[in-house]
Amino acid sequence: DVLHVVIRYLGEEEDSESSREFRSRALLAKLQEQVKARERQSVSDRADEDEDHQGDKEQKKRKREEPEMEGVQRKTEKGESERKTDLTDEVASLAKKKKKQKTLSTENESVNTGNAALLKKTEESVDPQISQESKAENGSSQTTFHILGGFEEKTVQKVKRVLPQWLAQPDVIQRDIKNNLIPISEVPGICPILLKKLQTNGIQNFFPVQAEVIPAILESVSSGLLLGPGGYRPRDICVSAPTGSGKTLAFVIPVVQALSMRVVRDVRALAVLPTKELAQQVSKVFSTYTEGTSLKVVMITGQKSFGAEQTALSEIRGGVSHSLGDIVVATPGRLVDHINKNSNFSLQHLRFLIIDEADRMIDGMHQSWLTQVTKAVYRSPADTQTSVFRRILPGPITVASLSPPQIPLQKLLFSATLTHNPEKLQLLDLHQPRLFTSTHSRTETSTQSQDAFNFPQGLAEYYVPCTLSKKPLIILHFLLRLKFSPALCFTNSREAAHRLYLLVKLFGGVEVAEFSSKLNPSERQKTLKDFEQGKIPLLISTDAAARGIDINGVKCVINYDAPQYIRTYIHRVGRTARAGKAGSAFTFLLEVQEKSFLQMVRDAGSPGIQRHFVKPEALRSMETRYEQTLAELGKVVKVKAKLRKRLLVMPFQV
Ligand SMILES: Nc1ncnc2c1ncn2[C@@H]1O[C@H](COP(=O)(O)OP(=O)(O)OP(=O)(O)O)[C@@H](O)[C@H]1O
Repeated sequence: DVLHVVIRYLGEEEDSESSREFRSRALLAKLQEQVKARERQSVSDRADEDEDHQGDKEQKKRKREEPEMEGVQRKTEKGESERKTDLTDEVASLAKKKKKQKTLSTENESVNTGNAALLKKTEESVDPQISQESKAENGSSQTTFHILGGFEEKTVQKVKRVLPQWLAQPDVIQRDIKNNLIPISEVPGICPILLKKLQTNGIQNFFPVQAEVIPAILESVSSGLLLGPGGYRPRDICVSAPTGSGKTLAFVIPVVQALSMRVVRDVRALAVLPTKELAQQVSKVFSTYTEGTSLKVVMITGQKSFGAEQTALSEIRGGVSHSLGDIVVATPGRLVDHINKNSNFSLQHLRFLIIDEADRMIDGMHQSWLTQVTKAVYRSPADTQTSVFRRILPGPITVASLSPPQIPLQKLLFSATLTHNPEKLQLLDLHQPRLFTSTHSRTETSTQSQDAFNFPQGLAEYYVPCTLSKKPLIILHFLLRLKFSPALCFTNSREAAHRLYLLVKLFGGVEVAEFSSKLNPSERQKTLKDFEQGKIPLLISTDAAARGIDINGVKCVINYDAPQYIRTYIHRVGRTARAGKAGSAFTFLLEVQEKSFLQMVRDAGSPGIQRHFVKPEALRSMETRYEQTLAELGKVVKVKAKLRKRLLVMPFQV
């Protein structure tokens, strides 16, 4: 194929062959003449440059010869700008050349003409500001400079936020679950064993997020685990879908399906979650769908001792360490411990890195867990020589970089509140990411910097105007009179949760439990189980239960303390109205909080938050009992404080 086409100019007329040849020769001769002339000129220029260094005397002389340059020269001496200096020098040297050329032979006429034209052009392109100043300094209106326009004031357009294409044009997921169910058999690529398991677990249809994301992940393993589509590294996948929309199955099903092809057991999937409870929840779903296969799931969250986790992760056979897990579900802290302290824990064969609650995991990036994982993934094995597959940190795609077979690492990110902030996402070092979202692309044109999210379709949001002293009474009114249960009530601190728990318990009439980091993991697990089974109608919790926790049948979420951040609000209220069901969320607001809170919720894309006013009369009948309870609570708190003080003092007395 032709790489270059050379078009030669042969003159105006092209008549005969001989005349064409004659003209070519003449042209060649002319060009040779011009080359010689240029050589002569450059020699004389160099000589002239040497002369230039001889002193001020010559410079003054030149200044006299070129009066029009004076203003320009002086301006540059003041150090105006580099551009001006360059142009001034260029003009000066051209003017000098012009002078020299007069002495050259007439053969160089064409060259001279060219340079003169260039000089004129350069003079014209000199900053008109300079020309005006030089005019002022000369005190004359006569000038050879041509003043160009283009300095009029223009209205400056406001710079709009421009998102990268993958963020601006995502694959859209339907928000309405109920009307967009897809029968599981209609989603291609899922093996019959998994289909059967889904049915056994009561899943006949996929939710929209699952119907979109499962085929996309399966497509990336269509050429096997060792190669991405077409031999390239597969694209990373980001999913932003409402709370309770079924994101867990959207990664569990394709990962289990993809790994079922593996021959040797190694850690090929790693799911990282922010809390023990969430890790446990995800680990349970993985275990359900790997049951009956040779795939093994191992959880490393610190719930067991480090040694016990080590034993669960690998064993030594024939002097060689063998992995006992295909899928590892971890919290970042324990994961980093194993990477650094457990020499038998290897991530060199990792194919999927699942980051659930991804926005929270980005915020927690200061732990540098991702950097540690990346290092462990691309750590060169001890037997580099014998290993068929080498793994090097991916860089630009070149023939050399593609020649050795590479196990690709694919990142799968999930969250209900995935940030659209490219700077934050940059921290994850994503490869040609593909975004699935049900969020409208309002952020593309919006002037506000806050991200907008989608809320579950079946969620009804309310705010309850109240005073500080009436808050506990309203909770009791909701539970005892309005029968809003099971209800999950959030406070902003452990202390507030504990105080409210004691108050409701002392008041009586409603079973209540608290959930916070004060409880140990097994107590927390039992509390959640009791709440889910309906044994406890009211659970008072800190934000420990705000994210990801899937408790079946929560009818109502109560924000006893209004959340400070929109993400916290979305995750808290998302504990109800899950899996396409209906639910309500009530937020107690003091008068001073109303304006800013409602604005924050509206800006986040809430379809509407309504006012739910509790009339003072409705609370009146409970007030006497409430006063007594408060007095009792005061005594209990005092006794507790004394006990705590004594416990603190005791060690020193001993
Ligand atoms: N296809 C389905 N059919 C019926 N139920 C489903 C289906 N997919 C998921 N579920 C159920 O929906 C509930 C919510 O799913 P899941 O916990 O995966 O939501 P999520 O999107 O991860 O929510 P969050 O953002 O709060 O973590 C779970 O109880 C799950 O069992």
